Amino acid sequence: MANIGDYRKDFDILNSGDYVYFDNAATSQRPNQVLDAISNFYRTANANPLRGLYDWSIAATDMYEDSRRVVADFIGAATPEEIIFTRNTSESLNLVAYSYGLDNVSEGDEVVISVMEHHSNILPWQMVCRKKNAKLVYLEPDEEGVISKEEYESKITDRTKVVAIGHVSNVMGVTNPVKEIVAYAKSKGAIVVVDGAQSTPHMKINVQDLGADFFAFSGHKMLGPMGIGVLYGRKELLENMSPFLTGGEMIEYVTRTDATYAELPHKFEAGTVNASGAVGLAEAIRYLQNVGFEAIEAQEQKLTALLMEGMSKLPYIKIYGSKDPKKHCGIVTFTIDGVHPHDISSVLNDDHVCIRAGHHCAQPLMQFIGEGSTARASLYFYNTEEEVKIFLEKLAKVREVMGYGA
Ligand SMILES: Cc1ncc(COP(=O)(O)O)c(CN[C@@H]2CONC2=O)c1O
Repeated sequence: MANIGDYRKDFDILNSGDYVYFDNAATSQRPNQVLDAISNFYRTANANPLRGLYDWSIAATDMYEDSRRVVADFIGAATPEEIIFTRNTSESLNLVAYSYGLDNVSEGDEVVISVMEHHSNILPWQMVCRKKNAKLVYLEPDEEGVISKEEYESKITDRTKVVAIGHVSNVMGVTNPVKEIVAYAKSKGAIVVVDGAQSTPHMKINVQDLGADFFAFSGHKMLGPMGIGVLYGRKELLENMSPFLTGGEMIEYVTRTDATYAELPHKFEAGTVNASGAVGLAEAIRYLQNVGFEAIEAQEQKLTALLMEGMSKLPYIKIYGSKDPKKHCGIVTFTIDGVHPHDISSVLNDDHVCIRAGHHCAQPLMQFIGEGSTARASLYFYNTEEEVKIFLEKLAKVREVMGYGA
């Protein structure tokens, strides 16, 4: 059994200088195995997949569809046809809103989301409700970001057609009770879309166990390349949905006035697909499975505990979310009295420490917690205790650098 620290050698960027990368919730870094898999595709099987009748195109198609099978197994889909490759979580969530929401939400219906959602899981539903004259209902968490049973049972009703909920908040780090929300939503006749962008990199996902009707995530947050995302959808729902984007690859037959569409999953994959991205994502999945989510979770929880314990010694720092480091998924959002989050990030960057500052595409949540913006450190399994110590040492200097007393 490899030691968790043995994997860091695979990430050249992390070993190329003195940078401390604590912005993994925005995007992760990539191991050489993923970069080599992408390079290998272009060096040995690069052709436009799915339509060509020659060896390279057949090889590219095989690599693309093998990657789909890897993704389906990874998240417990019933069949690979339930896996749609998109560009990212944002596109996946828009696909559901446009192709399912507009056809199934009617005037007077309700769509339930939470105030903690990322804009990618708010704006598509604002669009649906505006176009269909339906009502958008917000679940509100407690101070630690927990959505209570009373809260979701009071707001998910017989008028609810869609519940769209983040699995893990990219600000609070809290894991929502998705399985319970799904069960209750189904008892009310609603379908559930789960935004898995911040959970899939950190924990074992089984979409059938969750009961999700749709599940979205991005390759770039889990060691994969940018530009490849996934939408899982229950086959019987996808089969009855209109295409989202139209054009090449996704048709059976086209006349001057009409067209019939390809079978799943190709109906939802218009144009030349991101075959190399899918191959890179499949390699990222194999890499994560080799590390193991138990080891990933243990390392993240150990580092988050060290981080929060050190930050708690600085009285001018406020941490958002749970006081329990085990309930942060590696995400620690904070403010420093008197210092704008952008200045926190800039001062830390002077010491080669990379964190995120801003609204994190979660402005309704910022309004809910009464902040315009916050700073956020987010860890992954390849970060180290030494990096946490460096972060804490540099963080303790920020106020001084900004002209405040220590
Ligand atoms: C919870 C959540 N949902 C959806 C998205 C959108 O993902 P894509 O950008 O891959 O479509 C993000 C991105 N997270 C942002 C991106 O940068 N920092 C963040 O926290 C997210 O954290």
